[in-house]
Amino acid sequence: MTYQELFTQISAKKTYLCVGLDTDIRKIPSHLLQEADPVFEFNKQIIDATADYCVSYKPNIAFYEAMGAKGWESLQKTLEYIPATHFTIADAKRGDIGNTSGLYARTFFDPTSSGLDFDSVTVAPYMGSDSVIPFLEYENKWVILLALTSNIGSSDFQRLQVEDSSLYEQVLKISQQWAGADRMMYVVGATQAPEFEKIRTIVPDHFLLVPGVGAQGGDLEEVSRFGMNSHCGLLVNASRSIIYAGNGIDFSQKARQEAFKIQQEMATYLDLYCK
Ligand SMILES: O=C(O)c1cc(=O)[nH]c(=O)n1[C@@H]1O[C@H](COP(=O)(O)O)[C@@H](O)[C@H]1O
Repeated sequence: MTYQELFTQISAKKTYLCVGLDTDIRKIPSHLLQEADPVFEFNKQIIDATADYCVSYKPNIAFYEAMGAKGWESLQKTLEYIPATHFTIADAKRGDIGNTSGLYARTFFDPTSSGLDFDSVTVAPYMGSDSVIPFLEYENKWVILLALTSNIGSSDFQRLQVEDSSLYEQVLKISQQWAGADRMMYVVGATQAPEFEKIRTIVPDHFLLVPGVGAQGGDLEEVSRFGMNSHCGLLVNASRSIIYAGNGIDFSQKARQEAFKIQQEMATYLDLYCK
């Protein structure tokens, strides 16, 4: 999916919500456990219930890897079920020496090899340019580079001062030599709202993947006010607060209500701040 196609979806549906498919077999409603593939059945019903109100889905790969071969099968079926109109993110936080990154890229971007055909993958910048560039060798695929994450430990390294700015700012500046806003996004946690204005001076055009609203307490209004650009430029992720909004037979209805609530809020912010 291209930058423009993503913005077109956002404008048409008035939402920049990304639903996180962080599906933990130990947390899904018990009536699904009798299904042949409970994780896929759960995801399928969540996707059916929320697709109208979001533009993206982000399965976090840990939740599937934890189940071994069965988990990969559920992941592949889930990815195939997501409508082509929705931007897909493999939240894998990969990155290694170039040769090995090439294999990670093949995993998520080459369906003839792995069966998976994601639009994008999250990548850690710590190992530098040759660990990231192999992901960019796949046409029309995106790298979503970790910049300033939502967790408490983000200040351990990401905020360390390097010359005249913090390490995460250096990541934003240097990585722009590897790809532009048409192929690269950055992760900035919703819990980091005071930093968004500064971040926008460094990367005015890029999309930011913003996790941390809902269960982690980030503020959607603040993120939108300081983070939005003229092409929206935001994909805001919520996982647990949507997919586990209910835990009974009606869990997907509850997820739909939660996604709808966020979409309504987002429609207001698009009118106010997408300028
Ligand atoms: O890359 C991510 O998506 C990510 C980066 C970050 O800084 N913080 C963060 O929470 N995430 C992911 O975003 C999702 C957040 O889930 P919830 O807190 O349940 O909404 C999880 O899959 C996290 O692994």
